[in-house]
Amino acid sequence: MTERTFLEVLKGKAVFPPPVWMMRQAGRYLPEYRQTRQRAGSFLDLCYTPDLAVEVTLQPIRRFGFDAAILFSDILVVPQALGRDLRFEEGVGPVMTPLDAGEVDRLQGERFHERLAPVYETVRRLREELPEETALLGFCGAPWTVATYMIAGHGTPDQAPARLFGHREPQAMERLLDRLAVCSAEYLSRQIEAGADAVQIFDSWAGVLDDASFQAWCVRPVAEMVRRVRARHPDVPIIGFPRGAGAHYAAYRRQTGVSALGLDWTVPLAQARGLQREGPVQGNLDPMRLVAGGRALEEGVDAILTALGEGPLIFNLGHGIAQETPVEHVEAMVRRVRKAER
Ligand SMILES: Cc1c2[nH]c(c1CCC(=O)O)Cc1[nH]c(c(CCC(=O)O)c1C)Cc1[nH]c(c(CCC(=O)O)c1C)Cc1[nH]c(c(C)c1CCC(=O)O)C2
Repeated sequence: MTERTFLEVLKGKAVFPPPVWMMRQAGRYLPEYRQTRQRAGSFLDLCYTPDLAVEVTLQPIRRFGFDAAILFSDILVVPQALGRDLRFEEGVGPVMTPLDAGEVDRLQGERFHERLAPVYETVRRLREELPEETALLGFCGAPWTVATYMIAGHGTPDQAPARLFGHREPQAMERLLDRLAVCSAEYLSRQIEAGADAVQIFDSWAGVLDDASFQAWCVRPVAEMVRRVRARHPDVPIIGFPRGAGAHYAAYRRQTGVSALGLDWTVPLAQARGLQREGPVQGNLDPMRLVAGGRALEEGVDAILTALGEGPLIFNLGHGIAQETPVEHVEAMVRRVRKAER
């Protein structure tokens, strides 16, 4: 193999069976992750200790031989590097002090890269330790998704606090998203310079916005990020994952310029096929089919391979793997994708 298959597909080549990896592939469904996580103490200590972050990134590669490894970190290290407080509470998730409009212009940026240095170190070591054929994927959150946590101070089901903030304080929202776009593009560029082969932008809350807000808060800042990363690294593929974007998916690719589209599991396969005519797609198995296993899993895998196997496809879940997923079901999924025939 000359170039890593995963990268060839992101550049537009159709490969069958398709390369495969899973969002959140390092995580609590793996006993060895839970063990390392305990050793680290807190989740953030795990993210900021290169030895341990490298270890948990490699765990799913050793077990399942995925075609891509994704850097182990979190999207919220970016606001933390801008001086916002962050902790992860057991059973709750991320907790931050809610940002008010007056604080947007007082985000600190002087120590941004210094604070993120352990992440860059993790990427560097990963590229050294990974098998030659395994691609290394860097990532960050999209400005809108990161902003929803900064504004609410925690996860919320429909991001009402951030939507309200944006409608009441449109200028503060625009400045916040611009700032995050610039810093996040910088952050991705540094990951690439440390050894990431491709990057993914997670816009997990793209699906809660009206038409105008989707344009202003999702598309515009991500387009700016893509422009900035491309200016420095024209050949590095960028995957956009605007979860829940539905009817906006096609416009999202064209207007942001991302190289590949990550599809959530609600995207109809006929629509996915149409999107694939314009470039590579990634997805989109319902993570609950993977929890269920058996027929539900087999039918889900086969439907995706049948509908999308002909074009450039990266096989993935439609969102992160659930904690309760049996490891044997992941093995079964990988086996089924790898032995598929057309
Ligand atoms: C919204 C978001 C976050 N983080 C992320 C997103 C976007 C993708 C998505 O929608 O899932 C992205 C993320 N988070 C994590 C990764 C690592 C790489 C990977 O394996 O994909 C990635 C890519 C590790 C993590 N990030 C988190 C864990 C679990 C922490 C633990 O071990 O206790 C992991 C492995 C914690 C986290 N981090 C975040 C939340 C809401 C939570 C709590 C929910 C949960 O506990 O599952 C913020």
